[in-house]
Amino acid sequence: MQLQGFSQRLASGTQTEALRGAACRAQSRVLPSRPRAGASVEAPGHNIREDAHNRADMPGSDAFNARYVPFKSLQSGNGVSEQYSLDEVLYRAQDGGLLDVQHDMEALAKFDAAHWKKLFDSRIGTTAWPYGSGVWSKKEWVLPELSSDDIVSMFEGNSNLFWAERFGRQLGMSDLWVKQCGNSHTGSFKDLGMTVLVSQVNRLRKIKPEAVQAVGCASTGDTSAALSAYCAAAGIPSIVFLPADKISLAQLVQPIANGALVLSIDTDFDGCMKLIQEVTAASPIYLANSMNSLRLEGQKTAAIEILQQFNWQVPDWVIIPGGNLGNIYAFYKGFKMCMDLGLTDRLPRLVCAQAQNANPLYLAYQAGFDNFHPVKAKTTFASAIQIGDPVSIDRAVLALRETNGIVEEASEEELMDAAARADLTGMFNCPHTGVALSALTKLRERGVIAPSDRTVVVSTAHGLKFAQSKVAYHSKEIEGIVGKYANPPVQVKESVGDVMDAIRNKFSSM
Ligand SMILES: Cc1ncc(COP(=O)(O)O)c(C=O)c1O
Ligand SMILES: N[C@@H](CCOP(=O)(O)O)C(=O)O
Repeated sequence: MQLQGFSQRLASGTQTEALRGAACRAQSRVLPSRPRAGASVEAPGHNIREDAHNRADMPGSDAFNARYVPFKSLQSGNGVSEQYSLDEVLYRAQDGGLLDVQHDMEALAKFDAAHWKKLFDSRIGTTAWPYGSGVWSKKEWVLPELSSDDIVSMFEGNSNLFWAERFGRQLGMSDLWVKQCGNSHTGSFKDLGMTVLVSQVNRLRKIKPEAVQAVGCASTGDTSAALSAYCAAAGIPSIVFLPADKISLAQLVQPIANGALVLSIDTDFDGCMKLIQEVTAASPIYLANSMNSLRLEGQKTAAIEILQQFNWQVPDWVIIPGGNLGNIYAFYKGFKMCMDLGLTDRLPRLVCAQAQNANPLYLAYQAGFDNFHPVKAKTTFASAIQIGDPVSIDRAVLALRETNGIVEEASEEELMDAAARADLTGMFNCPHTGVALSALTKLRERGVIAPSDRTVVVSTAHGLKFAQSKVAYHSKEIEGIVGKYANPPVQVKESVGDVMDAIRNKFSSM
């Protein structure tokens, strides 16, 4: 079992760790002591939280508010039938449907677009608590009523959006961009949602200590990493349900290191998701998956950030890999909010990219979204999206309908090739980004995306989390995959002649 293999590895590393421990202890004698996690950072004459209060640059938090409403009421446009305070512990509406966080748009609209742009721009690069975070720099649009003192943040967000000039040229494109959401604290976009959810939990534990004693999630590896890190930062117990042997080693070690209770369960992600819903319904364990609409409030800021990075110009296309399908809706929500508040004048077209081995949304799209049928997801290198029964299916369909969106799929060979091909232009893509890059390639080849269309590919995780599959690809060890872009290392003897031969073989002109 993966976990057993892992503990053996941990055991064999013990001696080295002991030596490192001694070195750290020696170092700690000379370094100044650090503040406790969760405590305010106090140096003589400086308190970052007080500082934040003093620098408050908006009307009091009571000027804006948000609440839970049934997601269905947004779809139907018939008005809101139920509403709940965000201080309630609940994840579904009375009829069992999903919830959504609805903001008081009238209150927000009292400030014009120029005001919001200026405010958000003024917070870029600041260390003022909590606005140095890309999520909390949009606090009024995220959780306006939460006290800054309750926020648990590692200044996530503000991720790089770069011009993929060389890869774009290879596809005949002049305006291709990659949003690096995986360049984040725990190596995926999940940090954006988790800072919001864990911050609200931090508040709930103060006002309702009995109701929230721990936080739990089902995960394919990234949600669990983010949950355990943010909980550890706040001193909140976390529990993660992982499908046994279905996540990468790098992902597995994250919640272990952050002190979560890690349950390796003999099922797939969909099985874990069912279990966590039952467990959280019957215990004071708070649900941290994106079924909980608080998560999406953080994730939507990546869309707002893209617009801000383009000086509020709307791209033509945004391509997002999809699994449990919360993120595609979060992006839609961010883009829609900017349009509704007059910061932009249109929505981009969204593309959801799925692995062919876990493609329920693609199949539903092919059938005109008339019927949705869950599938049994098969093994895929894009293991974080190996999901057959996505919780946010209705949210994804709305996002795609409203943006004239498209769903595309990628086979195992296509996704690994697309990631490797783009890596050769300087990226280091995870397989999920490979799915999105493959979708891009296909849409470009079919002429759906035009040469000059401004297109953003959302990279959702750091490639280093998936080193195992990338090594296998470059070693040409994957059955059924040729490895068109493989670049295996060359074994050479310790001899100048052999080294020079290897160089000449590669660069024949030298
Ligand atoms: C790396 C990565 N990419 C994409 C996704 C898909 O996001 P969503 O589940 O919100 O569709 C996930 C998680 O599911 C993920 O971990
Ligand atoms: N890829 C996810 C799957 C769960 O998604 P969530 O956004 O609903 O928590 C993971 O990393 O666990």
